Amino acid sequence: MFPIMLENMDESNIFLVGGGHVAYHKVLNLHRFGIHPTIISPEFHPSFAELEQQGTVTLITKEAEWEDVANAFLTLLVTDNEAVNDHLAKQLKDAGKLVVHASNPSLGTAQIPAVTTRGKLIISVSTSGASPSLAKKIRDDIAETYDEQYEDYLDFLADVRHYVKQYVADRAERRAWLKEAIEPIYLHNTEERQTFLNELQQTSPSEQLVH
Ligand SMILES: C[C@@]1(CC(=O)O)c2cc3[nH]c(cc4nc(cc5[nH]c(cc(n2)[C@H]1CCC(=O)O)[C@@](C)(CC(=O)O)[C@@H]5CCC(=O)O)C(CC(=O)O)=C4CCC(=O)O)c(CCC(=O)O)c3CC(=O)O
Ligand SMILES: NC(=O)C1=CN([C@@H]2O[C@H](COP(=O)(O)OP(=O)(O)OC[C@H]3O[C@@H](n4cnc5c(N)ncnc54)[C@H](O)[C@@H]3O)[C@@H](O)[C@H]2O)C=CC1
Repeated sequence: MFPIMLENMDESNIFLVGGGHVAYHKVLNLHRFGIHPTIISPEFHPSFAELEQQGTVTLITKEAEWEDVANAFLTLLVTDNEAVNDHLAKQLKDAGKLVVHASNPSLGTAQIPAVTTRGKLIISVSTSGASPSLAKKIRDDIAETYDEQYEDYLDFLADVRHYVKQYVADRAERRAWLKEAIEPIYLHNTEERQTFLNELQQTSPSEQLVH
C-alpha cells in the first residue's frame, strides 16, 4: 500500500460502475474534491437524479462493459454483482489502470481512505481494508485536534513558503523561517502572523529576487 495525492486529473476520465447506495456515498466524497464522475449502471439510487440535474454527475444507463471504462484513469467498481466487479477489476488492473474494487479490495489497485479537509490540510486515514469504521473513527479523532482554525493557518504557511522560496536565497535561513512559522503562537494569533510576515519582508526584501 502506497499513499499518494493526485491532482490535475482529467475528471472526464473518472468512472463509477454501479449506481446504488455505496456509489452515492462515494460520489459525494468525490464532489468534495471537485470531481464530477461518470456513472454507468442499469439502475440508479433516486438521489442521483438531483445530482444529474445539478450537472455534477454524468449518468449512463446500461450494464457496464469493458469498452465503457477502457480509457478511464480511475474506476470505482461498486456494483452488487461480484462477477462484474471481479471481471472489470482484472481487465483494468491488467491495463495498468487505477481501480477500486469496493467489495474485494485485494482485486483492485487502489483504496479510498477516510478523509477530512481543513482548507489545504488534508487528513487521510486508511486501515488498508481492515476496518473502514476504524479509519472513520481515527479520522474524526484527528479532525478534532486539527480543527477549522487550521484553514487560514495553512494559508498563512503557504504564503510564508511562497515568499521564502522566492526571496530567501540562503538554504539554512529558509529552513529557519519555515521552522519558525510552525510555532504554535502563529496558529492562534493573527497579529503575530503579521509581525512574522513584516519581519520576513524586512529581512529579505522582495526586490532581491532569488534565481
Ligand atoms: C477497501 C475499501 C474499498 C474502497 O476503497 O472503497 C472499503 C471496503 C468495504 N467497506 C465496507 C463497509 C463499510 N464501509 C464504511 C465506510 C467507508 N468505507 C471507506 C473505504 C473503504 N471501504 C476502503 C478501505 C478503507 C480502509 O480500510 O481504511 C471509507 C473510509 C471511505 C469512503 O468510502 O469514502 C468510508 C468511511 C468514510 C466516511 O464516512 O467519511 C462503513 C461505515 C459507514 O458507512 O459508516 C462500512 C460498514 C461497517 C464496516 O464494515 O466497517 C465493506 C463491507 C461490505 C459488506 O458488508 O459486505 C467493504 C468490503 C470489504 O471490506 O471487503
Ligand atoms: N467500499 C465501501 O465503502 C462499501 C462497499 N460495499 C459493497 O459495495 C457493493 C454495492 O453495494 P450497494 O451500493 O449497497 O448495492 P446496491 O444494490 O444499492 O447497488 C448496486 C448497483 O449496481 C448496479 N449494477 C448491477 N449490475 C451492474 C452492471 N452489470 N453494471 C453496472 N452496474 C450494475 C445496480 O443497478 C445498482 O445500482 C456491494 O458489493 C457491497 O458489498 C458495501 C458497503 C460499503
